[in-house]
Amino acid sequence: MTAERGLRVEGLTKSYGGVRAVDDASVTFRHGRINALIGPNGSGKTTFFNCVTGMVEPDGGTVTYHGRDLTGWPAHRVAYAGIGRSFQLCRVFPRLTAVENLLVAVRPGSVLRALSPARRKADVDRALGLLTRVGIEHLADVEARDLSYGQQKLLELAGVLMADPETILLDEPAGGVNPALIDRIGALVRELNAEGRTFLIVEHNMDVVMSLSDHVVVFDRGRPIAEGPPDEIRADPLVLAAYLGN
Ligand SMILES: Nc1ncnc2c1ncn2[C@@H]1O[C@H](COP(=O)(O)OP(=O)(O)OP(=O)(O)O)[C@@H](O)[C@H]1O
Repeated sequence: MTAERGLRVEGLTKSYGGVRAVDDASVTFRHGRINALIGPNGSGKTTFFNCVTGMVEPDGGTVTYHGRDLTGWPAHRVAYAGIGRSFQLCRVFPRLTAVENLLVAVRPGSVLRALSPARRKADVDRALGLLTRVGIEHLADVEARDLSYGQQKLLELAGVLMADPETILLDEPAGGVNPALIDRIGALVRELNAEGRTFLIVEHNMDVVMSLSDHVVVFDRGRPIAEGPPDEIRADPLVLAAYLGN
């Protein structure tokens, strides 16, 4: 792996009023691996994700992907560059069926076209294939609002996969999900990673982080304070101090 491969963030900064949500953060993620981003509440993880994926414009710093500068790009361009993401509070269209949600996901901003009778069979086949992959194909015609929260998270993940991203950012994939579905999501992440997709996962469930990730980056007060393999991170005094609020 060269320094140019994958996602690299240099000196990223984003303030809200007097709060430096992300403060001069520089991180290089392990391309091809499962990376975790952890840290206490309010340490800037979601803001960092939002800056990387074009949901929020950073005040300073750069975001590069395979050496290409994506800083300040709108979200759809970041997605076209091969970076997909899910949200902390799962985002699906509640009144669309599971399969319709995926058809919309493949054509952002084009709900009518995605739902028209002329929609391409290939998209439908792909959507059904992905629902099968995440294990909810039997719910294809059920409206998203009638799915459990964990099933909605699986649907959201299938939606991310519709765009075939090379790198996937997941914001709290295990949050609010029952243990059986956490296991399924973990297994899916491993499978997708084995197929060559890079993951960057924000997660508070330490069992999930420690069992799933190859590389852990720890945020505190808007910037990384430690990074390394899970076993090292677990024993790092700086990390323990951050979590204990020292
Ligand atoms: N839109 C916003 N407006 C004002 N302040 C914000 C906004 N978004 C985030 N912040 C503030 O920025 C800081 C970092 O928040 P952020 O949500 O990025 O942290 P986090 O590590 O993702 O937290 P959590 O683990 O609780 O999700 C917090 O102090 C938060 O209150």
